[in-house]
Amino acid sequence: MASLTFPGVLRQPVTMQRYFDDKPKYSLRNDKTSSLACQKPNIPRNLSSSVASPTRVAAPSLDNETIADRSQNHVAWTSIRQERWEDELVVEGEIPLWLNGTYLRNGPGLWHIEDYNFRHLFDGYSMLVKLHFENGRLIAGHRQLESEAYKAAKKNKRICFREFSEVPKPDNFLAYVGDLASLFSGTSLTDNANTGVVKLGDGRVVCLTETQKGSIIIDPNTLDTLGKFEYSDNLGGLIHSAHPIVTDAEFLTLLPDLVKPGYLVVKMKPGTNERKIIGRVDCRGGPAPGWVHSFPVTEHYIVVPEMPLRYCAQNLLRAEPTPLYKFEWHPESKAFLHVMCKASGKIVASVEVPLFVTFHFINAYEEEDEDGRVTAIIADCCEHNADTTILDKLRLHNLRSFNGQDVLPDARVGRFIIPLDGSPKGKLEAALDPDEHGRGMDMCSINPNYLGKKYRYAYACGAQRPCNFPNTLTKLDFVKKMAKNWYEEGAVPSEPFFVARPGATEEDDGVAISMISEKNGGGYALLLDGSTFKEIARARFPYGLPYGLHGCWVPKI
Ligand SMILES: CC(=O)/C=C/C=C(C)/C=C/C1=C(C)CCCC1(C)C
Ligand SMILES: CC(/C=C/C=O)=C\C=C\C=O
Ligand SMILES: [Fe+2]
Repeated sequence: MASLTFPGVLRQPVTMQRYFDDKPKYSLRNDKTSSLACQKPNIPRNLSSSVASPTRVAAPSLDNETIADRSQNHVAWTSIRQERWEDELVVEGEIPLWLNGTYLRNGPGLWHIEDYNFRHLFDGYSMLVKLHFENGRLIAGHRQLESEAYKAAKKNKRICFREFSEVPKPDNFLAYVGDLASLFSGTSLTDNANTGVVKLGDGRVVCLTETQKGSIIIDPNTLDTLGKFEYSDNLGGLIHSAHPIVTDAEFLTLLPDLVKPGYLVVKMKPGTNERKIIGRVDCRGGPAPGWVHSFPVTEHYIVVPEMPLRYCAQNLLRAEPTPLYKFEWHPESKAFLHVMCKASGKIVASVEVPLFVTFHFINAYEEEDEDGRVTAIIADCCEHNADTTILDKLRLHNLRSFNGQDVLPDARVGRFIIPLDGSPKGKLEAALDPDEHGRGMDMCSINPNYLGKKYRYAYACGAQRPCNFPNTLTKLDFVKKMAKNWYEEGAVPSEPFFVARPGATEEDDGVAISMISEKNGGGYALLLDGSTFKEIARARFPYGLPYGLHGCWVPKI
């Protein structure tokens, strides 16, 4: 591949060769001096011979797993080999000339330290991927996020902080922080911001996870870690929703209160680090608040979900993961949705709803009668049929041992209808027949111009069965109640992220960006037309990408 430069994009020509030659952070073979990589690289056969070396290796020996499992490892669940890389990609097809800016994607890219293997997808150390589009060309790169948790693990060759499922051995933590009491305090929580990345209204780009300390500012061009995003208020608490609602005007999020079960609803203005309280919701059931990975908003309201999958104080402190990790399923505590007025902080509705399990809300809007009065709130989510087993399916062992059996639990677009007339109960139904998307449903995006408004389309991952993980890209049409699906055998696609064409008047006028990890170890960036959902361009990476979670769009100004 030629050495290419984008004037104004990169400070100097950066070729793949140069990165490999100058910055070999970890050796490329089974080298004992390498702190992260431990196994012989598995080189995809179709890689160009000019590529100096692969940037990944198959994960090292896997806990509780057999050699047979290991031979089936998909690159999606295999740690990235090298800390950083960047180059221009050759594009097949055409990138629309209006698509100028950078798509950033965050996700867990490294699931082992030395010969210790993490157990859950969500444990991996954050790795950022960028796709920089400019005048039909594409520069790609990846970089490990330099969180405290990652740096400490690298230095000490072991986990030093509490991750989603992993807990450091007391002596690991003591060696690092040096105080037994803090192993059981917030100090021991990870800052491994591996879930998402958002662009604030003031231009700062922040990586996030569910711990508040895991809010880390990055440079969207170089992917450099710039430092912690410190909240300057005194709201306290340790955790928050991994998915704030971020617009140019504000940042809204939920802070679960584990002491007096409830949620603080807060907002932060661009240019500040200070969250201000909009209001508070007290839980109606259960010993603790429900997990709030995400929540939806309408133009005037914030919907606070109270899921019966609740945080569990004892599980937070356990040394070994439980089947539901830091959570507990409390069907007897029931499920509720609370609706808070954004302007006043008042609760305008609080309804019991059927039991549900969701990571991701898709969108919400206000339903009006003929006179323009708001009669109900509609809130859509990727709903796992009130079945918590999806959390276990995301264990790396399960992801890595696909043997052709159809083991992905069914999911659907769950549509909540929340009446605003004081009725005590809300409804939950499927927004379309789940067979339209193969009964797999997660990792969704919408046209951001329709956030909180009546909308017609969503983009997500669905399923072509048999599978053990969502393996299609799907465009959902809530008016026709139909889906258009993209599928390639053996592909593991990441969340299709919708970018609207500037000046567009149609909701689906734009592109959906995804990154595909392939069965043969390769990977590519994929652009689908937002309307026809047909491929318009793809650009192959010289290495296979680990699976990634959520992204954001940083437009070129
Ligand atoms: C990647 C993803 O979607 C979720 C990540 C969740 C994390 C890292 C959760 C971490 C937590 C702890 C380390 C202790 C406190 C509870 C909880 C927020 C689950
Ligand atoms: C990848 C995922 C669920 C897939 C289920 O079918 C959930 C990710 C959650 C974190 O962002
Ligand atoms: Fe998420």
